[in-house]
Amino acid sequence: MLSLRSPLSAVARNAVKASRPSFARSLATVVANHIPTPQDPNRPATLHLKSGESFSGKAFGAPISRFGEAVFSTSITSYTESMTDPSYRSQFIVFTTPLIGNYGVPDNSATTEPNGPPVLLESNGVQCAGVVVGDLAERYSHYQAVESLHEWCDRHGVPGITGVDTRAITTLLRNNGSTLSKLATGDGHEVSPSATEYWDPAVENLVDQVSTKEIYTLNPEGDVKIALLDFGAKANILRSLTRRGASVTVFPWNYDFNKVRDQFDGLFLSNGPGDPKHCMEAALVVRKTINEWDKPVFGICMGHQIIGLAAGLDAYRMRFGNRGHNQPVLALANSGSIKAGRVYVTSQNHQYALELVDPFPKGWEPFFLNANDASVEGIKSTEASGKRVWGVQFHPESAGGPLDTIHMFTSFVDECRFLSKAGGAPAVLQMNHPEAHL
Ligand SMILES: NC(=O)CC[C@H](N)C(=O)O
Repeated sequence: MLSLRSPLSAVARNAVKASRPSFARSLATVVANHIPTPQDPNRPATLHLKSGESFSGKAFGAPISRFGEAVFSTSITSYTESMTDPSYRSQFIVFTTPLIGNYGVPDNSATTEPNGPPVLLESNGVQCAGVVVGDLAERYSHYQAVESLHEWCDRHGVPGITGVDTRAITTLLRNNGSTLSKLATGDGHEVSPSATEYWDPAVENLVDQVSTKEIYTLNPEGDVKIALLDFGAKANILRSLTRRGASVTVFPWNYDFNKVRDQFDGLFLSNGPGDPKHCMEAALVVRKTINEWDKPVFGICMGHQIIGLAAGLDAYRMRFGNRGHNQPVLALANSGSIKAGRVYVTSQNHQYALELVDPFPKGWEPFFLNANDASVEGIKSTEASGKRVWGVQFHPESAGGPLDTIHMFTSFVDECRFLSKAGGAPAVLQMNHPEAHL
């Protein structure tokens, strides 16, 4: 640990003497950020899997025990965004990247977007049940960091375990599938729970826990009015709409949108946690909307699954799902900026997928397939249907991850805008605004 007598602090003191306060301030920040996180290195923890294996390591974050579902993510970066994504609710994220925490955690209220959601990350809290990392970085460094991963987890009541073999855990999760687990700290942490003690989050309607209870509008002056059904929306979905000039009114997941649809130019269905079949009520609302309304509808992840259920497709639980920022998807149809035959690299976080059936329901076609496992990555309404509905299983808005498909937001907002002004079908889809690439 750096002490006040360390050479770096001596430099900082000299800088103050030399009347260079701003230099001294930034140097002091660098010094502060390199002080190891105060944490008891001997606090043990154990991750128990319902399949029978236990992994012991060191605890960090909140000194509590929790049940949840262990899932693995291959993302190399953006642990802060993943952990605040409401779709990770009730899950233990096992990061396959060994070193996690090295750039700390920023101040979540330090957003610079006046018209966007009031958070820098993906929601206002840590949503996952806990984190499992190979090697927790006790020192961190980033110009926006204000605390360590350990401190952040502790503050939000989220336990973590480090010093475990995340390769071995991931191999088990790949072979056996996402597995019910207990992350245990404190007395008796090493005692495996009995099979009946494990809590299964799949039985709960997690969407109801994370969806907004109040209706609110972001960027009310926006020239195009988009309604969003909130299944647990990531903030970057809201940002990606408001940055393109849209006003976004956010409704609870089970709101009867058909009562108010005439006030809007488009409908967006967000991501969200858990089994989409808990949200059949929303699928029925969306089915009515699609049957009776010709304005654009766009859904991401859970939103895409809801569109699929509304279209008459079934959804199933995958073995280990897809979570990471390196998932390749093959486009099967042209639409807006998307070209059939191209592979796009995408950000994903899902456990469920729509069934691939042949033929697809009338009026619908597959839009994307996963190039690794051939699961359905997108569906769309056919040209002949006269509808404008798109659903994608991946996250075009990323945060984190690649921005290969971010233009889908531009296409959607432009389509809503075009229809709102012209009052009819567009001759050519408006897309590729050069300024709208983020
Ligand atoms: N990110 C999401 O919206 C995930 C959707 C759904 N909860 C799933 O796991 O498949």
